[in-house]
Amino acid sequence: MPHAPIAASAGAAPTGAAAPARPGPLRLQDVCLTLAGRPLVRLDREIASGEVLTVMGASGSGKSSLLLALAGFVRPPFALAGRILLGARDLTGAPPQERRMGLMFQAPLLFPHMSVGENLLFGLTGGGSRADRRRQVEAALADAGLEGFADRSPDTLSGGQQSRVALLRVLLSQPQALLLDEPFSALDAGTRDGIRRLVFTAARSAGLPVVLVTHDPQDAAAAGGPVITLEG
Ligand SMILES: Nc1ncnc2c1ncn2[C@@H]1O[C@H](COP(=O)(O)OP(=O)(O)OP(=O)(O)O)[C@@H](O)[C@H]1O
Repeated sequence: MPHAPIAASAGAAPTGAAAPARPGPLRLQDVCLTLAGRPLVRLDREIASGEVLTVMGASGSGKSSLLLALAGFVRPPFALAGRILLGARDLTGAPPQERRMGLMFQAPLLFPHMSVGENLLFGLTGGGSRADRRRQVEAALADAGLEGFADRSPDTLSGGQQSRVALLRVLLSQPQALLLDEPFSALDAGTRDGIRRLVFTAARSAGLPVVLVTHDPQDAAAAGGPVITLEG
């Protein structure tokens, strides 16, 4: 099987599967997230394919709640009004599993009882034989500088290595958009630069619209896209 570089993994089809359509823009039309009936976040904008919208703002201003709402997790006392469109699909009211949005958090959240390879196989969508899927996982690991890590337990990896595995798992699930909640903040400065590059290059290459929540102005600068600040 051809080697699918990490930067293209999100758009790469697994062996035997039809190539997925490239994602369209993420359009947030008159979105209003309320908390106990009071407006918390208002947003009306379009995030183009490959563009990163950086969301900043004080603690408690609603950044994480906004991401969760976009991913389809809205529970009382929160409510969401407005429309969410991703490419040609209207996701308003769709359950999380139908949205095809890849989520990354500060903690990599790998399954501790599975090997690195099994974590990635879990994320891998599409068909193919077990051997093909295994080869795809190994190719993705090699692209991320983690050749030979498939049989390792996640708790034997450094924080940066775990983040790279978490990113691979998200990309192998062929998301149509990325929602990133402070994904770099637990990393040391050197590792952070590398993972940032990996994430933004992968998103650009696959044409994914990205919403990035961060407190770090350097993340916003590296993302290179528009920045909004929530008032809370
Ligand atoms: N389950 C909940 N029930 C009630 N209020 C909540 C709940 N979860 C969060 N909140 C409140 O919603 C508001 C927004 O919280 P959120 O976590 O989205 O802020 P944030 O901007 O991401 O903060 P931080 O930068 O500290 O992570 C806060 O006032 C918080 O206390």
